Amino acid sequence: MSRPGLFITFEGIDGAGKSSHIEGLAAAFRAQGRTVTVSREPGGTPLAEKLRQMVLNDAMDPLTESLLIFAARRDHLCNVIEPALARGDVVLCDRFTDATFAYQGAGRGFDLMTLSTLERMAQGGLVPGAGAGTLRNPDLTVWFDLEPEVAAERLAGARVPDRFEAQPVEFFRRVAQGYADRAAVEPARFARLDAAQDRHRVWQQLTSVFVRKGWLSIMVPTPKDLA
Ligand SMILES: Nc1ncnc2c1ncn2[C@@H]1O[C@H](COP(=O)(O)OP(=O)(O)OP(=O)(O)O)[C@@H](O)[C@H]1O
Ligand SMILES: Cc1cn([C@H]2C[C@H](O)[C@@H](COP(=O)(O)O)O2)c(=O)[nH]c1=O
Repeated sequence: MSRPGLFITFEGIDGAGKSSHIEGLAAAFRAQGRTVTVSREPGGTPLAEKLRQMVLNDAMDPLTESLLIFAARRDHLCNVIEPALARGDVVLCDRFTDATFAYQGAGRGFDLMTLSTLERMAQGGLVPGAGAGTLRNPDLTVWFDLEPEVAAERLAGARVPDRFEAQPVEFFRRVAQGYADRAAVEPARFARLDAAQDRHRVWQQLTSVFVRKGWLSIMVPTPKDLA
């Protein structure tokens, strides 16, 4: 009997530490016999990665940005996420729709009702056996919560900033609040981590979430590249 797929997303402002932990968690699931698909948004397919480059680098208005992000998401869902879940994979995705509400909604001030309409269009009609009104949403969202000032220090000089990373700290304060708003509406779907802790303690927080859920059977030692 194959196990049902698990759709897990990582969220948080730029520099919160998501990318530092996603492969370690994938290894922990694989060590327990699960097949894992790791992906990211915007991106995850050849088409979505092309759209990612436009979103991250080309000037555009918030509606254009939102439409491209949801177009990328639809392609990613149809060609990567849904097939992986149907196989019973654990899907670990670095960002998903919560980022859209946080960045385009809270950060840019774009209309949340329009984002909800786009969310229904992009994520509807995909869940096997469920009606068109059922949206594909994560089973769990791990929110790496970090003060924007700390994130900015971590990213200072790290790389040439893209359109989002170049935003002022005040933008990321709005984005962080956007995540908090999403978590407040769906507390059962969110697991908040204190991302200001050192890497080892963030890893312990992360794995304990999955052990408490019974999705990982044991606490997992800190990966060597994190220690
Ligand atoms: N707990 C931590 N303490 C201190 N520095 C950290 C911690 N976690 C990650 N970092 C460092 O912060 C920077 C950003 O980390 P990472 O790329 O994992 O963040 P991210 O959330 O994926 O960012 P982005 O969304 O911009 O890709 C990296 O230089 C990383 O080494
Ligand atoms: C999914 C999604 C992402 N973004 C922004 C957030 C980040 O600044 C970039 C992605 O870069 P990362 O280094 O891979 O985190 O895109 C967004 O504004 N809206 C979204 O829906």
